[in-house]
Amino acid sequence: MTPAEIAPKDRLIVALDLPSVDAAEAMIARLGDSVTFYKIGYRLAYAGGLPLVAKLADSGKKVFLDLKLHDIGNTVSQGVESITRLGATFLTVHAYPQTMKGAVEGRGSSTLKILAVTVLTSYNSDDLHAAGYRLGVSELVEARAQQAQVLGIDGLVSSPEEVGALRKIVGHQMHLVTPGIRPAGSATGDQKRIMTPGRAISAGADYLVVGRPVVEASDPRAAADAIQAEIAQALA
Ligand SMILES: O=c1ccn([C@@H]2O[C@H](COP(=O)(O)O)[C@@H](O)[C@H]2O)c(=O)[nH]1
Repeated sequence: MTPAEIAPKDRLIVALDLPSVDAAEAMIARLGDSVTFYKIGYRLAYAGGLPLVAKLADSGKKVFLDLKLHDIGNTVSQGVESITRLGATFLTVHAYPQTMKGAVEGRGSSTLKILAVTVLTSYNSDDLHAAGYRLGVSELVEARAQQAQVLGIDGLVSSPEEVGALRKIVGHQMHLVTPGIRPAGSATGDQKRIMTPGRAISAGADYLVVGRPVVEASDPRAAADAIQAEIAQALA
């Protein structure tokens, strides 16, 4: 699917960062037809949430499994091969060459799309240097995007700040998926590279990942509807 073919409503991915399957199912019910795409990450996956992947897929929703795998290539490959049977649309791995190569091997010809996490959106260049990296955020994101493209990765996770530069590198062949989304006035939390939904779409992001601004809102459905409206306006 090219970016132009993605339905506006499918561009919002709500992160189900909730403590239990019951809490996640209650949130899904509250959000109803406002949300078509959900992300399952550490919190829910380690609280018994993996069976929810098939359940959501069977109900017509899409699932982004955000497990951010990183291990020796053989282990990543075998893990991804198991994950191909769960019914997810997207799976994340960290953008290290051996990891990405293993993930592409494990994905094989299945419909699962592998997204490489370039640099976490809670990091700035000082954080990278403190972790021992020589490159700053934009240089590392771009270097990893080039490696991901060569290795056959399907998409990239970055902040919306890097999307313009990434498009020039990967064109429209890869999905650009952006967390670090904050509607105007919402709390930043631990995110450091952020943008509003409308600005992220205008910058060229294909998908926006939003967690706390929706699931911790007093009215999650109203929060999701407001983001959907901002996305639609930016695309109009
Ligand atoms: O670079 C990354 C990669 C993944 N995430 C995940 O996205 C959501 C964002 O949640 P918010 O509450 O909207 O901050 C969360 O599940 C992260 O694990 C990311 O933020 N940055």
